[in-house]
Amino acid sequence: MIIRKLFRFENAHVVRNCSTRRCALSLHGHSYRVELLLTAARLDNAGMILDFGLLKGAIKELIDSWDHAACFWDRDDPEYIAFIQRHSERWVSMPVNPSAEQLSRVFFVLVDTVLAVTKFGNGEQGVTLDSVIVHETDTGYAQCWRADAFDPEMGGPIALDQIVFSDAIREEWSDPCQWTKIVKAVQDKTRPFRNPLPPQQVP
Ligand SMILES: Nc1nc2c(c(=O)[nH]1)N=C([C@H](O)[C@H](O)COP(=O)(O)OP(=O)(O)OP(=O)(O)O)CN2
Repeated sequence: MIIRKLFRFENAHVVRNCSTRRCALSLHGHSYRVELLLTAARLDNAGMILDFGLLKGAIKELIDSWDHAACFWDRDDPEYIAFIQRHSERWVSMPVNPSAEQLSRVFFVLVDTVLAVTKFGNGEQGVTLDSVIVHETDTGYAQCWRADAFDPEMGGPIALDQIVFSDAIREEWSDPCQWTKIVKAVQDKTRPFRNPLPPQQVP
């Protein structure tokens, strides 16, 4: 079975090397919609794969980092990067070009990582990220599966510590150090993040 949760944000970018001139050479924005598709073969104590509400903590906060922000490829022209950092306090630096395809890979890695360091407390079993869909416009989207996300041949690997959030973005998180803590938990192979337990259990 699959569940789907939708997130939205407004973001600006330039996608280098693409054939569409407007896209490659002009800073422009999109109203993105991101769909997370999660799968499991068993349901939790509430008859759910995973409570939708549990996706509104660190995962929502991290995806929302792209909202009203500019994102750029860390290999873009240093002058352009410096310009963005000077004129937009919200920016995200990524190790890949910000196409819909690469954004879907970035969100896959990011969400998969948060799930990997989270302890579930309501009988959730084998909750797995199936795929991530990034709608760049009403008419165009990219869908990323696990094999795409972790394939370095898809335009380069996505190392967690190469996704960099500006200070202004981190200051808006409930814990400004959350991404550093998540990256460390992955390195230490620990699961320090615990989902809140349900308020009551019917036997
Ligand atoms: N495969 C991809 N192709 C394009 C991407 C992309 O991320 N992946 N991105 C762009 C641009 O960002 C562009 O702004 C979006 O292109 P397009 O869909 O052509 O946008 P329109 O608003 O013109 O779409 P219509 O609905 O057809 O009017 C380019 N290509």
